[in-house]
Amino acid sequence: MTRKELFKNTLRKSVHAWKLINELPLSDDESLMLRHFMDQPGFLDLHWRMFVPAIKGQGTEEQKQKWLPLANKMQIIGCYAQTELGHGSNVQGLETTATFDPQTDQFILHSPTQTSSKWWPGGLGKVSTHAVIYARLITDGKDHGVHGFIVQLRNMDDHSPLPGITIGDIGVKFGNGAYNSMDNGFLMFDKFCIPRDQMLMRLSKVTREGKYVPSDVPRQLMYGTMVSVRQTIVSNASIAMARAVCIATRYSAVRRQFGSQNGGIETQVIDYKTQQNRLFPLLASAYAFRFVGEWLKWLYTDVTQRLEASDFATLPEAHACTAGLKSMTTSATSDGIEECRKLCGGHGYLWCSGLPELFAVYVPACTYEGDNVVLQLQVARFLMKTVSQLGSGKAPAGTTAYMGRAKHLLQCRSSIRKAEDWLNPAMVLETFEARALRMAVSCANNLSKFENQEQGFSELLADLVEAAIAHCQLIVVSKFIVKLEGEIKGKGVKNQLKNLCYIYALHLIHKHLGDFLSTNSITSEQASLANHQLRSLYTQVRPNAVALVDAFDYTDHYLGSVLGRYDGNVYPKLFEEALKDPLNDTVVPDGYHEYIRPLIKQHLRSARL
Ligand SMILES: CCCCCCCC/C=C\CCCCCCCCC/C=C/C(=O)SCCNC(=O)CCNC(=O)[C@H](O)C(C)(C)COP(=O)(O)OP(=O)(O)OC[C@H]1O[C@@H](n2cnc3c(N)ncnc32)[C@H](O)[C@@H]1OP(=O)(O)O
Ligand SMILES: Cc1cc2nc3c(=O)[nH]c(=O)nc-3n(C[C@H](O)[C@H](O)[C@H](O)COP(=O)(O)OP(=O)(O)OC[C@H]3O[C@@H](n4cnc5c(N)ncnc54)[C@H](O)[C@@H]3O)c2cc1C
Repeated sequence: MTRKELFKNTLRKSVHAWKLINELPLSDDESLMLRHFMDQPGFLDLHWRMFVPAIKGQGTEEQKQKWLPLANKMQIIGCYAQTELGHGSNVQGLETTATFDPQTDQFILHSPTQTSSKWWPGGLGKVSTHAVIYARLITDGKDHGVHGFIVQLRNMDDHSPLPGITIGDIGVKFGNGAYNSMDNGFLMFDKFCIPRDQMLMRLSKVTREGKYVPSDVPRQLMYGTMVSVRQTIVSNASIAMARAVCIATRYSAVRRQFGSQNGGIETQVIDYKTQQNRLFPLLASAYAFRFVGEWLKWLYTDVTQRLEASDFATLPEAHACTAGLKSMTTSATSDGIEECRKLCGGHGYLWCSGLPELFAVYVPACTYEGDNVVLQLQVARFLMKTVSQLGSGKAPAGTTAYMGRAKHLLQCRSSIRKAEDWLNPAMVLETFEARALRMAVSCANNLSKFENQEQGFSELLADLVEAAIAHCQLIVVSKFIVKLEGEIKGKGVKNQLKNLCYIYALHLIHKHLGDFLSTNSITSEQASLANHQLRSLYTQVRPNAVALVDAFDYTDHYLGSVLGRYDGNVYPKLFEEALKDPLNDTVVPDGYHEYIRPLIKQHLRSARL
């Protein structure tokens, strides 16, 4: 499809989905499922995942009563317009202004520079009638920082932009299809007025007289919508990883290369240890991310209930966990999808393998809802704060509880003696805890050598990100182990999940061996025992690998991959797909008479001479 066709088709699908949700009707969970099967980014994502939650989280009761019924019936369509041309990560650096005018009781929204243009918001370019806009609030000449406002963008009769608003699509993005179904947009305000009651005032307020009343709760609650989406992105990472792994695993069982001495049957590529060493950790990651996603959902629900009761104690941890796990899982999944493409050899590069589009549509997850490095630095700040408070009497809790055992973890030596010890959950956990704590403490020690903490933080950014990743990996491993300790129906299933859990943990040890050795969390002998155990786990997973991806229960239609077909009938179907290509509509291609024939004839003529 052309961009225009793709966009229109996505509108068609979205509206059909909305109709089904209402007519059947579907529950929230079922609607989410429908979104997955629709399988295309579109304006509904931003309306339901960001616009509505922003009003719910930051609006007053009156604002919710006014706007939510309209939004819930989709009589208005909204998006989340925060990022600008000049600033995305640095939210405090946004330039759009919202100046209160006490004469008219309105805010005047203005884009003072080109870099202040809103740039990127999904659904903004062509669809949304409304947006939650983030702008600097100015009253009486004083800048109070960034706040949210509900703004109507387009005329409700003919969809034209309201006077004072310039709006459009930012253009084609990475890949063919992929995220191009979405109208990511730009927007400029030219002294555009909105009534005062359209500032989202649950946190801070502006009175009729123009007095600014600051929030009596943490101002970071304004970032709540991002926290909520980051949490869902972790579960989505598992879905995308599982999809790529399903394709690569099934195809690896079909594909044969080498291994036959005398014309006999060749080796299935899945039997090569190199293939297993690249594939099975990704299979394990798909499961690991699902379990940590379930746990994160619980954590998010818990913090939401606490916030409603004005208990803000766990907000920093919820922020660190959502930010860090969003970052870690999306980076691993993007890399994993690309690895799956390579695991499928040349055919993985074909569009009909399903992998190129999956990669193209997935990879911006490393950037949206917070650049992955910027988010790990938030985790690092949280860790540095936690380390600095050790010994102050305030015991670290939740995912940093292990830091409370700093004395032991800083000096303990791993008691792994034989390969099977690497299947001991306590020993594995302690290894990850020691590595994470030692990396964090080493950063904190290095930071303390700087007179200026911020300057030290800047200097140590790369080390801090590594310490943050180590902490996030510990969370994923520990939640996988907790899952195994819970009730799992069927001994066989439990055994398979156990194998995957230890593959996940041991492959991380192998991948980040430098960290584990340099922090003395393990010795090189213990590292080689881990490798030995890993190989043995691969052998145990091998007979069940296809069943473990069949368990994701993805239909062929959803997978959209010739290589990942359930029936394994890959080669005839590759031919079928090739023959569908428009280039094969004619035997002699368009352009033959114009370019190829004259070229060949010229050679023939010169040959005769
Ligand atoms: C064919 C295949 C198809 C596949 C289909 C897959 C199917 C998928 C199905 C469904 C998918 C649905 C997907 C969901 C929709 C996704 C749509 C994505 C659309 C994208 C939207 C966006 O990108 S919106 C814009 C997002 N922008 C950002 O994330 C900006 C990042 N920056 C920030 O968050 C902040 O600026 C930053 C945190 C970096 C710094 O903030 P700042 O105020 O400057 O703070 P700082 O001084 O550093 O810290 C102050 C203090 O506050 C703490 N803090 C910061 N943030 C938070 C927070 N959120 N909550 C709580 N506390 C916070 C911070 O830690 C500091 O604490 P202290 O150190 O002072 O204690
Ligand atoms: C597909 C897609 C959809 C989007 N949808 C929306 C939307 O609906 N609404 C919306 O408001 N926004 C949206 N965005 C914007 C998105 O949120 C931002 O692009 C994102 O937050 C990253 O910000 P940035 O582009 O400013 O990156 P930058 O911050 O400019 O990042 C550039 C580089 O600088 C590095 N960097 C930046 N700051 C630091 C630092 N402090 N320390 C170390 N390194 C740093 C980053 O790691 C990165 O490598 C979308 C983006 C994409 C790609």
